[in-house]
Order: sequence, then structure tokens, then C-alpha cells
Amino acid sequence: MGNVPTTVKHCMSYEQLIEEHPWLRRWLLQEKIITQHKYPAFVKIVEVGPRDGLQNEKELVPTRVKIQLIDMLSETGLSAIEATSFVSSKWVPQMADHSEVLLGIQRAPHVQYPVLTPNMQGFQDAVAAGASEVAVFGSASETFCTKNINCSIDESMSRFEEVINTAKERQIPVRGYVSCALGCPHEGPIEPSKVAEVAKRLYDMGCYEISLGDTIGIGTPGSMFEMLQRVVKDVPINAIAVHCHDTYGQALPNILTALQMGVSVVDSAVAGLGGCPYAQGSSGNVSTEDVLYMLHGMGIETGVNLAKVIEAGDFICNALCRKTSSKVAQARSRLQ
Ligand SMILES: CC(C)(COP(=O)([O-])OP(=O)([O-])OC[C@H]1O[C@@H](n2cnc3c(N)ncnc32)[C@H](O)[C@@H]1OP(=O)([O-])[O-])[C@@H](O)C(=O)NCCC(=O)NCCSC(=O)C[C@@](C)(O)CC(=O)[O-]
Repeated sequence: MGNVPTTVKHCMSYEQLIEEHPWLRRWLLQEKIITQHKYPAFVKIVEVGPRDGLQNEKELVPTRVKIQLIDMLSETGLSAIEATSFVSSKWVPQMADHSEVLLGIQRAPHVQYPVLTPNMQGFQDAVAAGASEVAVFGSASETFCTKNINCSIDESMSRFEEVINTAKERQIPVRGYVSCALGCPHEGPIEPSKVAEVAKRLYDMGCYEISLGDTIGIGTPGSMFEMLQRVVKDVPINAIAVHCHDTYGQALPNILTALQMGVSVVDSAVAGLGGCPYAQGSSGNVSTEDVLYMLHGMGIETGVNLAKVIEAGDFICNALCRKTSSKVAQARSRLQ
């Protein structure tokens, strides 16, 4: 077997070689001719702290604090910062100042500021406040969908279709979320085929990217692998993002698994803020600082300055009188 690869390696790529002779993979790995996984060279971070991070705070966070947080994040090199959500203030009082926030921030030219819009009312209010990108948020669980946005999955899809079609006319890009992609607080495990079905519906309607949410942070690399393996049959991998909460401490390994499968967009929240008001007991999003530390340590570029994100995290944690949930920020402050 020794000279087979040397003979053929000049005329074929290793991928082709392995496809035609699967038994060669082990040998190529042993000889360190190939590595186990290919990671993306660049990962886009979607910072969701100002929205997902703050929406669950019991005390109302002053609007000027939210604006300052977003302005600080805009200086870090991030290219997407989810700023707020245009939902009912009866349902989520913390986001009632959505228009003031969106109108008050200093928009950096290289940054997108998507906002959540569950229906036409939210979309119209968002556009009136100058939104140039919106996100609709569906769920792979019927029960969660009803508790979160007060309608069935089918009904949510027809509301989103209206939003997406109107957004298309105005050339406003729409991102789509699928919550409960790795489990539901009410229904338990969710079939990967259900996640794929909802993701495909959103993608076919025109969402440019589908963010798969582990809303309650219950997934493991095993369930992430299984779920993604099924979803990529229906939605191209380059249109998939992962959105991991860290309830069970599995967020980083889950993200790593997604990267190994070719995902190159990761949602995270500064200081690991967050939680969903309709998923009791779930903890914050994976922290942006920890994701950046891991990615940069792997030689993956993000264009984001970790030190500046830590500063923004210090700012919001001081404002909330809270300790950061980022392990990296904690370590940096101990070691200083
Ligand atoms: C979706 C609705 C609005 C439906 O709420 P509804 O009560 O079913 O709506 P409705 O159409 O029957 O209208 C009832 C009232 O709500 C008003 N209303 C209607 N729409 C809006 C709107 N857009 N903005 C402001 N007000 C609105 C409407 O004007 C009316 O006002 P009233 O006449 O009673 O005074 C409601 O259920 C809601 O706001 N839910 C909050 C959902 C939410 O924000 N959840 C958290 C975000 S999702 C998440 O965190 C998960 C994610 C994305 O991060 C990914 C993951 O981790 O999995």
C-alpha cells in the first residue's frame, strides 16, 4: 500500500482519493498527510447580546446603556450586531424601547444591525426606525412556538412569508431562526427532520441564512452532529448558522462540531448574557469572548478584537451589577 498514495497523489486531490478509496483515509491520517477536520478559515460572529442577551433582564436596562453597549460593540470589528426586537412590549417589556435604541446608535458603515420582527406590525415599526436587516423567528416545536409567539408553526410561517415578501420588495435581507433545534423545554427531544422541515421552509421563502437555536442549551456534539447532518440535506451549509446557549456547558463543543461540518457563522453574546423569556431555566448564550478565544487559538480569523469585546462586556456587566459569564474575561481579569 506504501507507494499507492505517492503514485496517485500527484494527479488527484486527497478528497477525490478518499472518495474512491475510503480505506486510504486512515493511512493518510496516520501519516499526517491530511488532518481529521477541515475548519473554515474565517468565521462570522453574529453578536446577539443587545437583543437575546438583554431581553430576559428583569430590571429595565436604561436605553442609553443599550445604545452605549451597541456603540462599543460596533468598534470591535464585529460585522453583525442584533440590536433589539420589535415585539409586543406586553410580552417582552425589556424590548419596549426598540425604536429609540435603533435610532440612537451610531451606525458603523461595516456593521449590520438586524432586529427581530415576528409579524408585519413589527416589520413596519422596524423599518420606520431605520432597520436595514430583520430576522423572523420560528420554532421546530409546536408548543414553544405557541408560548413564544402565540401561534402554530403553520400560522407563524404565513406571518413570516408576508414579512419576507415585503422585505424582498424593499431589498431588506431577512435572517431566519429555528428555535428548539436540539430540544424543547416543553416537548423534550425534537426530531432532526422537523428542524430540517422548518429550516427549509424559511430558506425557501427567502431567508438568506438560517440560525439553528439550541434555545435551552441542552445539545451535545452528538445531537448537534445528527441534527446538522439532517438539515444540510435541505439547506446549504453556507446558509446555516448556529446559536448555542450554554446551560449544560456544551456550547463550545457544539460549535466546534458545527465548524467541523462546515458551518462558518456563529451567534454569541458578549459576557454570555441572555436567556429566552419563554424557555425557563435556560442560561445565557455562549459568550462572544469565549468563542473568539477558541477560534483565534485555532488560527481561524474573525476580524473581531477580543480585548475590545472584553471591554464592552465589562461595561455591560458593571451596568447590570453582574459578574461576566465569559470564562475568558474572568481569566483575563484574574491574570491582570
Ligand atoms: C408575536 C407577538 C407580538 C404576537 O402577539 P399576539 O398577542 O398574538 O398578537 P396579536 O396580533 O393578537 O395582537 C395583540 C396585541 O399585540 C400587539 N402587537 C402585535 N404584534 C406586535 C409587534 N410586533 N410589536 C408590538 N405590538 C404588537 C397588537 O397591536 C395588539 O395590541 P393591543 O391591541 O392589545 O394593544 C407576541 O407573541 C410577542 O411579542 N412575543 C414575544 C416573542 C419574543 O420576543 N420572544 C423572545 C425572542 S425569541 C428567542 O429568544 C429565541 C432566539 C431567536 O433567540 C433563538 C433561540 O435561542 O432559540
